[in-house]
Amino acid sequence: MFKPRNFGPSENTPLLPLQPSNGGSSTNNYENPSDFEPLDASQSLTKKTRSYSKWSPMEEGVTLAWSDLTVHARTKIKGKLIYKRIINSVTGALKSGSLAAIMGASGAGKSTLMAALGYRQTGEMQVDGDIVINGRPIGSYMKHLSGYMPQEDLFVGSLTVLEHMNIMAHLKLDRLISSQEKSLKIKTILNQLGLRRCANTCIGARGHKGLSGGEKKRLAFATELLNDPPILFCDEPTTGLDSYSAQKIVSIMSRMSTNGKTILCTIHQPSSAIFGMFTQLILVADGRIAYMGRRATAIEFFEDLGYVCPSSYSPADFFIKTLSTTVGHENNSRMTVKKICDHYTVSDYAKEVDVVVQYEFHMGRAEQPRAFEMRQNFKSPFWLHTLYWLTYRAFKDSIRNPSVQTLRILQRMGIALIVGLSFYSTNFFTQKGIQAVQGAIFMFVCENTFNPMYSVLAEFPENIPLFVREFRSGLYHPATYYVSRILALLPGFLIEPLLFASIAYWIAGLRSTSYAFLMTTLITVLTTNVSCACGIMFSCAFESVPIAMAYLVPFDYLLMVTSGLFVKRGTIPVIIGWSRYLSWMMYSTESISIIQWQSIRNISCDIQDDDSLPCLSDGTSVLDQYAFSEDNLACDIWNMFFLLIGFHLLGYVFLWWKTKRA
Ligand SMILES: Nc1ncnc2c1ncn2[C@@H]1O[C@H](COP(=O)(O)OP(=O)(O)OP(=O)(O)O)[C@@H](O)[C@H]1O
Repeated sequence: MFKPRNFGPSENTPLLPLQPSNGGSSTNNYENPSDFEPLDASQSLTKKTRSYSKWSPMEEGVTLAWSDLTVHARTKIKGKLIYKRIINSVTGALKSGSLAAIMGASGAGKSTLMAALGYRQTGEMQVDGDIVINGRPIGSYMKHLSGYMPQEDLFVGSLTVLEHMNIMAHLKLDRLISSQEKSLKIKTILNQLGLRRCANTCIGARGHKGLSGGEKKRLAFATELLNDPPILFCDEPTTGLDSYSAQKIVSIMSRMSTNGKTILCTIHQPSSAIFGMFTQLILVADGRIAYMGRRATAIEFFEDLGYVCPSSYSPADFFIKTLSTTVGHENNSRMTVKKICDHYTVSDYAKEVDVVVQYEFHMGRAEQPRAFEMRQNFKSPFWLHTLYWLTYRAFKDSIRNPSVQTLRILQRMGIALIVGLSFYSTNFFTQKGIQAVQGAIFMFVCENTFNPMYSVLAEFPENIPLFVREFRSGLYHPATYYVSRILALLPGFLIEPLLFASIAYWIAGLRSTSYAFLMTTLITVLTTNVSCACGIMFSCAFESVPIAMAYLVPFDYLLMVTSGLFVKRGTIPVIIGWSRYLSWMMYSTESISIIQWQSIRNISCDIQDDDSLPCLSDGTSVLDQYAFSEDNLACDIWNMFFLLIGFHLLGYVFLWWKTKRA
C-alpha cells in the first residue's frame, strides 16, 4: 500500500529533498528534518542507501524533475511541415506530497507541458530534454506509475457508475486481485469521492441526462485512483464545475497529497479557497516558466518586480491577468511576460528548483544500475480477460442504445415484410416468375449489404477518442479492442439477417426445400457480415462519418454495377473490371441464384402476354442468361469468406495506424 513519504507535504513543503545521511553534498538550503514527522528506520534511509535494496516509487512516492524541456508541435501550414515551439526550455521539479497548480493564460502551454511530463504527448508533439521520476528517465512505464485525468470526460455513457468502475478495475488491476477485493476497492473510492449515492446512476450520454458535471469529474478522478498511482496529472479538473464541486474535488486531492501522492493540475481561475489548497505553483507564459515555487511566495516574487496584487483581487486572477496578452497592448504584454520569465530564471526560486533538479539527475546517474520497481510482481490481466470485459462493455452499450438494437431489428423486420409482399408467392415456372425471383434475390442482397455497411460507419470514429485514451494508458492492445467491437456487433449481425431471411423468404415464395432455405439464409448472413466488415474498414480508415461516407458511396455504385444483374460478368468495362473481384454482391447474387435455379426444369414458355421476354426453359438457361455458372457456388462462398477476413485485416491495420499517429 501507499505509505506517506518522509517529508510532510504542507503549504511549506520545500522543493528540496532531505539531506543525504551519508554526507552527500551539503547545502544550507536543506530543511531541518526535525520539522517533519519522525521517521522510522526504513524511511530515514536516503535514496542512495535504499538503492542497495529494491526501491519502489509505488510505496515511497515520487519526485518528478525535468530539465531543459522543449516541446514542438509538428504542424502543416500551406502544405509545408513546420515545427511550432510550444514549451521553451523549461526546468522544474515536484516532490512527493506536492499538490501543484499549473496556471497561465489560455494557450500558454499548460496542457502541453503536463502531457509531456506525464508521458502522454500526442503523436505530433516532439519532446526534447530530460524528464525523470526519482532519477529514472520517464518512459512507457509511466502508464502504470501515473494516473492521467484529461480535460475532457470520456465515458461509455450508457453504463452506470458501478459498472464503469467494475469494468475499469478488471482492465487496470493486477489479475491476482480477487473480485471481492476489487469490489471493496471500488466501494472505498466511491465513498471517498462522494459517489456512493449515484453508484447505480447512468453516467449519461447521447442526450440522456446522467451524472452532473461535477460527478463526472469525480468519476474520472475515481477511475485514475483505482490502481493507486503515486503521481497524478489532472488537466483542468475543476473546469465547468460550480465552486462547491470544484472545492470538493481539490480538497480530495489535497488530502491525497498529504498522504504522499504527487499531484499536478492545470487550473483556470480558481477561487481563493481552491487556490489556497495548492502547495506549489507553476506559472506558465508563452511556453516559459514565469514562476515556480511555493504558492505562498509567488506574491512576493511579483511584488519584487513591481507587480503588486490589489487587495480586491484574488492572487490567482492577478497572476493570470499579469501574464495575459491585453488586446491592443500586445507588445507591452509580451515585454511584461519576457521580463517576468527572465527575472524568474535568475531568481532564488529558480535556483532552489535547480538544486532539486541537479540532485535528482545526479542521484539517477550515480546509482546506476539501480533497481526500479514500480509494481513488484504486477501481473497484467490475461488477454482473454481483457477481451471479455471490453466485449461486455461494448455489448452493454449497444443493447442499451435502442437506436442501435431494438429499432434496427424492428426496421429490418418491416423491410423483410415489404420485400416479401412485393414478390408475394413468386412462380418459378413462368417467364415472369424468373424476373420476380431474380428481383427478390437482388433485394435480399441489397438489403443485407447497404444497411449493415452504413450502420457500422460511426462505430469507430465515435469511439476512437476513448479508445486512444485507454490505449495510451496501457489498458489494452488495439487488436483486443478491435476484436471486442466485432464480437459485440456479432449477435446483431447474426440475428438481423436470420430474421430478415426467415420472413422475406417464405412470403416471397422462394424455393421451398430446406436445403435452399438454409443455404440462402447462410449466404444472407455471410453477405451481412462481409458488408459489416467493409463498413468497419471504412470506419477505421477515416476520421469522421461524413468523410467515410464520401468514399463509400462511389464504392457502392461499383458494387451495384458489378452485382451481375445489370452488366454481365464478361462485359464489364476493363476500367472497372477489377472491382468485380471485390464485389461480394456479385458472389452473393450468383450463389443464391444457383441455389434457387439448380435442377429447375420445365419452365413454361407461354410468353404471349409479353413478347419482350425471352423463353428460358430451365434453371441452367436462367443462370446462363446472367452469365452465372453452377460450378461457382463453392468458389463464391469462399470468396466472400476471404473478403470478410481481408476487410477485417485492413480495418485493423487502419486502426493500428491511427493508434500510431495518436
Ligand atoms: N498539435 C498542435 N499543433 C499546433 N499548435 C498546437 C498544437 N497543440 C497545441 N498547440 C498550440 O500550443 C499552444 C499551447 O496549447 P495548450 O493546449 O498547451 O495551451 P493551454 O495553456 O493548456 O491552453 P488552455 O488553457 O486554453 O487549455 C496553443 O497556442 C495551441 O494552439
